Amino acid sequence: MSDFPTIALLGPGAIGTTIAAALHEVGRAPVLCGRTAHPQLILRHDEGEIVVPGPVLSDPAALSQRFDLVFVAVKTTQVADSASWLAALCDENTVVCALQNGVEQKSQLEPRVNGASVLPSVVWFPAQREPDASVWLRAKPRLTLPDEPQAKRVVEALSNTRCAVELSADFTSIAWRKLLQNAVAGLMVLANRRAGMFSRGDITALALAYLGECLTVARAEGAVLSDNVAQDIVDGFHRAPADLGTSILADRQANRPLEWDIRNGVVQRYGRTHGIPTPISDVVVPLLAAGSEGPG
Ligand SMILES: NC(=O)C1=CN([C@@H]2O[C@H](COP(=O)(O)OP(=O)(O)OC[C@H]3O[C@@H](n4cnc5c(N)ncnc54)[C@H](OP(=O)(O)O)[C@@H]3O)[C@@H](O)[C@H]2O)C=CC1
Ligand SMILES: CC(C)(CO)C(=O)C(=O)O
Repeated sequence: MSDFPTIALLGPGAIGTTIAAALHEVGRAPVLCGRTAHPQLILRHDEGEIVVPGPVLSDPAALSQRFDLVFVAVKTTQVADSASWLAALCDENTVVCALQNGVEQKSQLEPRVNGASVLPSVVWFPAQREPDASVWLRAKPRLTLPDEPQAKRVVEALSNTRCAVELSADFTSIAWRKLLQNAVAGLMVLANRRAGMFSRGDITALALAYLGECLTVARAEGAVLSDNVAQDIVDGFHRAPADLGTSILADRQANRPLEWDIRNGVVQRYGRTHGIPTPISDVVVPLLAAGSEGPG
């Protein structure tokens, strides 16, 4: 294998476009695979824009090779529909880097990737898809990966790009820290409001109570997180621009299926496994599920 692996990217939406643009800027453009045959990808950032030339392939039959590294940036709700792509892109030598929220990427992807190694990641940056399909990058791109041998391929691929990559020896704790942030962001869907809503005292109190519940479950799952984490997350929402959304709110507002199960349902499910009461999840989760799937 040459220094840089052959790279494909599945799901050129908000996060996928950001990673594709970071790779394209340094001459390592990935093969783009998606649902819609966009002619190009456009990333807008603070200093300008990056245009990643297409094509975005929309038929897995067009592929004639497997790849060393596959970034997966479809929503977790879209993994089942992406099965033929995953089968065409991966073999046992592939590293699949999941650019997805949640703590269950490995178990969701592993059955579909022909024996490839699945590497979860924590995606820290917000990116927003605009109505013209361009993407607005709203912070510096940054990923955390578990410190395991397969991560080397991702570190090399993203070296000297605008996307920083950190390795963590305690990925479980980092992933649950991010999950807590995502779980509480789900309240934005129920209020149909962006981050500014956390400046309300009643929402701050609800968020802290919900985060306390999530933290108990996270610790039961092995995450080592301090008592301050709930306040730190709420402080982060207080500091955020009032118009900052979250990907699950964007999906709700576009009437698309929601990642409610991997962001919120997971706390309730794991709470049940450990015998931990989850009274706030028991209200939040059915409302998000019904918002996603109806009926009505
Ligand atoms: N956006 C954000 O700020 C953040 C998102 N995340 C997580 O990253 C993951 C990706 O989110 P995000 O980038 O926002 O998602 P988007 O909805 O913006 O992008 C999903 C992409 O996948 C494509 N796609 C959908 N179905 C298929 C399919 N069957 N085959 C091939 N391609 C398909 C979509 O195509 P089409 O163009 O047709 O819609 C789109 O390009 C999620 O797990 C999310 O929770 C994590 C941190 C921040
Ligand atoms: C914006 C961010 C990073 C935190 O809520 C996110 O994970 C999302 O939008 O899904």
